[in-house]
Amino acid sequence: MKPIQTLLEVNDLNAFYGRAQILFDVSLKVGRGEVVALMGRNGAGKSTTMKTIMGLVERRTGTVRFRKEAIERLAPFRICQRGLGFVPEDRRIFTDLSVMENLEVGRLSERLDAPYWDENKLFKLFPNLGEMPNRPGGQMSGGEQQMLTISRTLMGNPYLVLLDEPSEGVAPLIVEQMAEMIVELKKQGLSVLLSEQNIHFAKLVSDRAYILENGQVRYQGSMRDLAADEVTQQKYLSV
Ligand SMILES: Nc1ncnc2c1ncn2[C@@H]1O[C@H](COP(=O)(O)OP(=O)(O)OP(=O)(O)O)[C@@H](O)[C@H]1O
Repeated sequence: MKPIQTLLEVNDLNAFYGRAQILFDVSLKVGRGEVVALMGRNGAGKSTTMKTIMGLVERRTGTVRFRKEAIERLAPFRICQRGLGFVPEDRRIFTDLSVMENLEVGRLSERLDAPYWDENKLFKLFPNLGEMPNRPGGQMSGGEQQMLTISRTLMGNPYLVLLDEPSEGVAPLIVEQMAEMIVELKKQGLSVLLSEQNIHFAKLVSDRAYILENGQVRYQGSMRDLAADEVTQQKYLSV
């Protein structure tokens, strides 16, 4: 078997909000074509880890390498340009712009070895969006807005996407669609780091998992092992 090529490598990340240290020596890796779950209860530090990788948290130490390049000193928009996409928890779509216009905002040029996305391909992935290309973002349901945020990020043709709790606060039917969508993204060759508290969702889509507690990595292993390990789940996750 060919070894998996490392796409994202985070080493000893420490991050602070003001004087409060939130992350403590967080290290993780995502390989090409992998879906990796970043798990942990509310407040464990999942979103902070993603924001720190994206350069959105000001005070930080540690290293972040993406496609072998050190990116920890780059501005967030430069990190996006390198092909690292971020879908934040709070779904920042443009509410006055239509679905198509929102997608247009995210469009970047094609990359040689990353999956290519355009509106037609995205509407196959999210048929609901294809039915409402002219609808203003503000008039969509939470689940539809979530799909639009993900689609807009994919328009940048990333190698890897950081997905912050895609299943949170959306209807059960949409959660199922989200899982199918992630499996499809993986099939297309995209790599994903998924923040998730819910083991039932994470185990449907992920190859490996890290668990955070109080800003520290407490567990890492294959998703198959974690799914069978009820003691660890009880200890660190809300099950
Ligand atoms: N802007 C901020 N200023 C100060 N503290 C913050 C800020 N954002 C988050 N925190 C704190 O950092 C810690 C980690 O929060 P974070 O949002 O990363 O957790 P999480 O695992 O993503 O959980 P959630 O599912 O609630 O988003 C929490 O204690 C939280 O209160």
